[in-house]
Amino acid sequence: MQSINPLSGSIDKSLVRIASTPGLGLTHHRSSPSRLTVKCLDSANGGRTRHEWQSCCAVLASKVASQQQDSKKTDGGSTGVATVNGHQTFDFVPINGAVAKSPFALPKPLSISDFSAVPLHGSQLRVAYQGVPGAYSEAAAGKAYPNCEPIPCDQFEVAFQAVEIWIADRAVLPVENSLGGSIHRNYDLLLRHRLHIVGEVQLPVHHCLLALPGVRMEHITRIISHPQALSQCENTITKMGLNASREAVDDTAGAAEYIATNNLRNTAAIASARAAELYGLQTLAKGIQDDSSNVTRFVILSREPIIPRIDRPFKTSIVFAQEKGTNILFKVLSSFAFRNINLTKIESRPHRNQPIRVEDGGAKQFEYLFYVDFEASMAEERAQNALAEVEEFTSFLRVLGSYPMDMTPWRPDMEE
Ligand SMILES: O=C(O)C(=O)Cc1ccccc1
Repeated sequence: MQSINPLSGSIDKSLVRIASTPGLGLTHHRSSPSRLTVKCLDSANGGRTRHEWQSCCAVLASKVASQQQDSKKTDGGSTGVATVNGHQTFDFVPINGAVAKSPFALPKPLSISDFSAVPLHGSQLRVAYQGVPGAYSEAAAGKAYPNCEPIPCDQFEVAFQAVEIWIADRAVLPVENSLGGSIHRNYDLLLRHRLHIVGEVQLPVHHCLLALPGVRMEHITRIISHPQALSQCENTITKMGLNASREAVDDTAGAAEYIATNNLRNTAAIASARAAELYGLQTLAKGIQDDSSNVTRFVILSREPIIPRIDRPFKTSIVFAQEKGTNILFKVLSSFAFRNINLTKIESRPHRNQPIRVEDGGAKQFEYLFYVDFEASMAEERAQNALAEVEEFTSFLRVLGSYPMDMTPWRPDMEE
C-alpha cells in the first residue's frame, strides 16, 4: 500500500497523469507610455525559478512606481490624483451629475495577457480574487485576512496564476452556494492547478438591485450580474414583475461598474451594497436573494499546504477517479462511513483527460472525477486509514487540502 504524505497529501498514480500548471517565465513590455505589462512564457521557452520570479516582480514593481512618479510630473499633476493599492487613481468624478467615486479610482483587475506588476507591500498578505472591488470574493478575502491587500483579477485563472508566480500570496475562490449550488468551473481549476486549499470562508450574501441615480424600476429592461447571483435571485426578480432580460457577466461588482461607466439607464445590476457605494449607484431593492439564508463558500488557496492539526475542527478536500469495477463509489464512501467521518460535500465532474470508457460489449460509460469534502484532519489516523483504503478503489487520488473549518456563528441578517 502506498503511504500518504499528510502534508502534501498527494498520491498521484502513474496511470493517470493530471498535468500541473507549466512553469511560467516572465517578460515585460510597455503597452502604453505609462503602463508596464508582464507576459507569461512557458517554461519550455526559458522559464524562471520562484526566486527569479520574486526578484523580477520586485524590479518590475519599482519600475512601475518610478513610471508613475514620472507620469505624475509630466501630467502636471491632475486634480484629485490619489493612490490606491499603489495604483495611480483619480479621486472623485461626477457621474450623471452625482459625485461618485470613479471606477478608475479603484485597482484595475489583473488580466491574463497583461499582468500589471503589483507593487509588493512589505509584509501585508496579498490575496487575489476574481472581480473588481465590491465583489463578494473581495469580502471573503477580507473575512479570511482582515488586513490583507486584495488583488482584483479579471478571471479565476488569473487569480491562480497570480499566486503561482508570486504576485499574490493567496487566492480566494467561490466553490458553492446554498441556493445556486456548485461553481463547476472552479472545481476544474482546482484540479488543473497545483495550489493547496489552506482555509475556507462561508460568507452570507445579501444581494441588491442597483441602477443609476434617478432610474426607476419600470425603466429596467436588462439585469446583469454573475451567473450565480442571477440564479440566486431568479424567483424574487420574477415575482417583482420586471420585464427584463438577464445577462451574465464575470462578477457582480463588475456589473455595477459597467453600468456606471457606460451610463446605462435601462440596466440594473445584482451586486452588493458596497458595490453601490463604490460605483455611485442607487439601490432599487435590497435582500433580493430567494432565501435570506444565502451563504457562499469560498476556499483559500496557497502555494504551500498548511500542517494539519487536531486541536480544532478540520475539513479535508479530495478528488479521485474510480478504478474499473463494481460499486466503487459505494466502497469509497463506506471507507468514510465505517470510520464515522462525516462527508459535507460530493461533486462529480466529467473526467476531461479520459471522458469516455468503452466497455467490452461496446457500451460507452462516461468517466467522472469525484470531489469529496469530509470533516477530519489529515493529521488524524482515521482520515489517513480511510484514504489509504480509498486509494485501493481509485485510479487517481489527490488531497486538495486539509484546513480549519469556518466555524463563525451565522445569522441570516449578517450583512456583507
Ligand atoms: O461576482 C462576485 O461578486 C463574486 O465574488 C462571485 C460570487 C457571485 C455571487 C455570489 C457569491 C460570489
